[in-house]
Amino acid sequence: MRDTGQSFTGGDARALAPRARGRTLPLVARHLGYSIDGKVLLNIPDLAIHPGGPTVIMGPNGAGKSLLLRLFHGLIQPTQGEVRAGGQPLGPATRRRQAMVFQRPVLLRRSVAANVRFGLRRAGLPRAARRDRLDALLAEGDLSGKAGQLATTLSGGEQQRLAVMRALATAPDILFLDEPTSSLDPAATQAIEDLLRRASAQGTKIVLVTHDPGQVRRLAEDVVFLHRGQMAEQSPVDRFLSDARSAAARDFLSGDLLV
Ligand SMILES: Nc1ncnc2c1ncn2[C@@H]1O[C@H](COP(=O)(O)OP(=O)(O)OP(=O)(O)O)[C@@H](O)[C@H]1O
Repeated sequence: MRDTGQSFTGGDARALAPRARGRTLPLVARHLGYSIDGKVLLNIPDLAIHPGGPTVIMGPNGAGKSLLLRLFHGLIQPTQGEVRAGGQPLGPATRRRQAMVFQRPVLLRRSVAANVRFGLRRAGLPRAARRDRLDALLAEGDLSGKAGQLATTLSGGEQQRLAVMRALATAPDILFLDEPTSSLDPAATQAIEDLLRRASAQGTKIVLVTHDPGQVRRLAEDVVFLHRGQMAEQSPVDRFLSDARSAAARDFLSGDLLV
């Protein structure tokens, strides 16, 4: 599935208080299924995403990675089972604590600063605090010098940095990213990975879809491997890379064509 939008849901100012962070974890899928016209596209009996370092979701094309992210973020509803966030059913309150960045960012046709300001407003930050936070986010995204530039005239790498900063403006518990660097060069990829590492260190749970084993090595704490709509395994990254349990993951990592 190819996505072109960006979703990010803000909370109120109280929801940004540090003690409130992380309440929507773990994210748990129980008997989670998604079917269309009787065809089962995703079937995940049991999966938990815990607080901690980045979780990477891998698997061949069509494995169900985007569907899983969309179900986790409540963009589509399961046809079977449920997602629970911090023990609660996924709903408006828990979704407000999540943000999502897609492969190709769609930004407001307004300035770079206006895009981040939009995120800050959605987060419910008081006006006085917004200015400082805006400056900090622009600096962190290395976009201070482009604050007044029309966002849609940024390079692809700059647009994706802006999309990430706009999502992080809401201080989400969880940031989902669906192949955020697949059309970026190594330098732009590194810039995004640096932002994600920092966000992770500051307490945002990163859940990222990638096809790139190098990105798994650089970023992941644990890996969920999907194949044909099923979860083949969930493993700590070291074990996944050196001794994957599933034949599907081993074939994928060894470069064999998985069909
Ligand atoms: N709305 C839909 N109608 C019919 N089939 C769908 C729909 N959405 C997804 N699918 C199918 O579900 C399967 C999983 O799709 P999904 O986009 O989650 O795969 P993916 O693992 O993200 O793949 P890729 O790496 O190519 O992006 C695919 O076979 C896709 O064609």
